[in-house]
Amino acid sequence: MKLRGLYAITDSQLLAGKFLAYVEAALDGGVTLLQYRDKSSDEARRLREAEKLRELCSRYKTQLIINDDAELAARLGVGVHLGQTDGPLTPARALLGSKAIIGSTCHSQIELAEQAAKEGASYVAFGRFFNSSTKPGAPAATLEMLAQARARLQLPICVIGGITLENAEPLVAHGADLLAVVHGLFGADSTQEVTRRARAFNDLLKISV
Ligand SMILES: Cc1ncc(COP(=O)(O)OP(=O)(O)O)c(N)n1
Ligand SMILES: Cc1nc(C(=O)O)sc1CCOP(=O)(O)O
Ligand SMILES: [Mg+2]
Repeated sequence: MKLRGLYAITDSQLLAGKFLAYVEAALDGGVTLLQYRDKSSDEARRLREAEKLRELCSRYKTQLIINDDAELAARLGVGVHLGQTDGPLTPARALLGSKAIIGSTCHSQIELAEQAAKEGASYVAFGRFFNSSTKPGAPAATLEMLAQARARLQLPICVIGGITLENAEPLVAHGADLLAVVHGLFGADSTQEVTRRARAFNDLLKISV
């Protein structure tokens, strides 16, 4: 399966009190990958929430990805996203198996992406492309770099950082396959608006759900 579409990422603060309702609303609008991103060290809560997401994702035929934690991903039998300081890809691939989806943060460096491809990544992520209130300190990436990456890489390319319905189109035009979004999807006033945004992101990628 070619990885292409909306990549919804959860945020524990933004989704406090409406976590499952908003995630389900996004899944209803169409989500290719859902990342569980929780930077806390509350392992029991992380396991509980990730299990609930796995159940929801299985109902909507969406792939669940765990941020940072290959051990938790292995325990649940789902994919993982690893940043440059989250541990090496090769042992994660050995742990999760050949079919698991494994993503790698490459900031704005195509060389990191080529290395990740050699080590078995399923997709590479570049960003941040716009100002992000979720991760303000992330290093910046450009459309020029994205176009070069598209020309050099065979792997699906994910883009992240401050993406909204208003600014996403040039990213798709420059070769992005996966639009990874927190605030531009979940920073909505209602579940109906989350679903509408998810559908609109899919429309940008010309994906019918
Ligand atoms: C799809 C996607 N791309 C990039 C990141 C960032 O990963 P990382 O640099 O490890 O930062 P944290 O998210 O762990 O704070 C991501 N999570 N997902
Ligand atoms: C988790 C993350 N990683 C980034 C990177 O550039 O590596 S930007 C980011 C935050 C994405 O959230 P939002 O869509 O709200 O900006
Ligand atoms: Mg990380």
